[in-house]
Amino acid sequence: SPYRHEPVEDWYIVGEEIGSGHFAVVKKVVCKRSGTEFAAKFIRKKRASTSRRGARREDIEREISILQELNHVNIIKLYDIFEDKQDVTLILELVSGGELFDFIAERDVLHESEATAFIAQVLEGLAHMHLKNIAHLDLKPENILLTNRAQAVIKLIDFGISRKIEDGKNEIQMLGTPEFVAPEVIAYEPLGLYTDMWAVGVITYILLSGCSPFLGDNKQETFANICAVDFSFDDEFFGNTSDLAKDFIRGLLVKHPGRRASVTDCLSHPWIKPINDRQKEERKEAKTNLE
Ligand SMILES: Nc1cc2c(nn1)-c1ccccc1CC2
Repeated sequence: SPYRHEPVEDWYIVGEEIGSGHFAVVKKVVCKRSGTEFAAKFIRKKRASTSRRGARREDIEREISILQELNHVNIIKLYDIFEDKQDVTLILELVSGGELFDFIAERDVLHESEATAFIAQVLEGLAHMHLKNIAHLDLKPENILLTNRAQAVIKLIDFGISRKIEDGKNEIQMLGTPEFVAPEVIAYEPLGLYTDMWAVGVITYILLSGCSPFLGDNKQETFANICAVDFSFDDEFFGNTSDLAKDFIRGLLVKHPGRRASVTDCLSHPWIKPINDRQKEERKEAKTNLE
């Protein structure tokens, strides 16, 4: 295979674990030659075809080819690939600002102007992917990292179940995290770029309120809430949220994929791109009320 067969340890000093993914563990590493820090994602290979452990070769190669096709400031970069008997190791751009998820947890909720700044960056990264007909399919706060707390550039990570979308071909078995999956995933109907847009609606709802729109006491309840598109903007959490923000979310939490807002629709939505001072004022008001 075209991947480097020398040991990762010949070229990198392997440090602490900073995360994990599908059959993978991610560690901070330092390049011995340049001193530059990276993230090394050690993906365990499936040994026997019957084994349930480890990632299948075609899944590893899909994640790699997708990462190699993407080149955008809001998407994690892939620099190198190593392979040995048990792992394929991706040398990735290191981001050390933690997960957007933790950022919300610490802050409880974000002011709308901060939320739009984050969501706009998620949309820019998605726009780059969707232009190439690539869907992430596992968008959730844990897969949105911050470079650092200061300028807070976001990076989308974990393309482990990401797919090229060819028309009507993409039915994949239930994947992703229940809280964020779209109705078509639960119904085993074709997935598409629109499946990511549902997740953007759920993520925005959580960013603004700290609560999850469809989360039930168990998976079944969550799925029922999703299929019924049963959510509301409870005044207790959304009393200070602008109508523009609610309109943005309502355009995404739409059951029919064809009627759901696209990434282009979102980037030109007034909540993301206010077209006049009135709309800017509307967002600001929401911000001041929250203080
Ligand atoms: N499943 C995961 C999980 C992670 C990452 N990638 N995939 C990652 C990539 C670059 C920098 C930092 C991380 C942290 C966790």
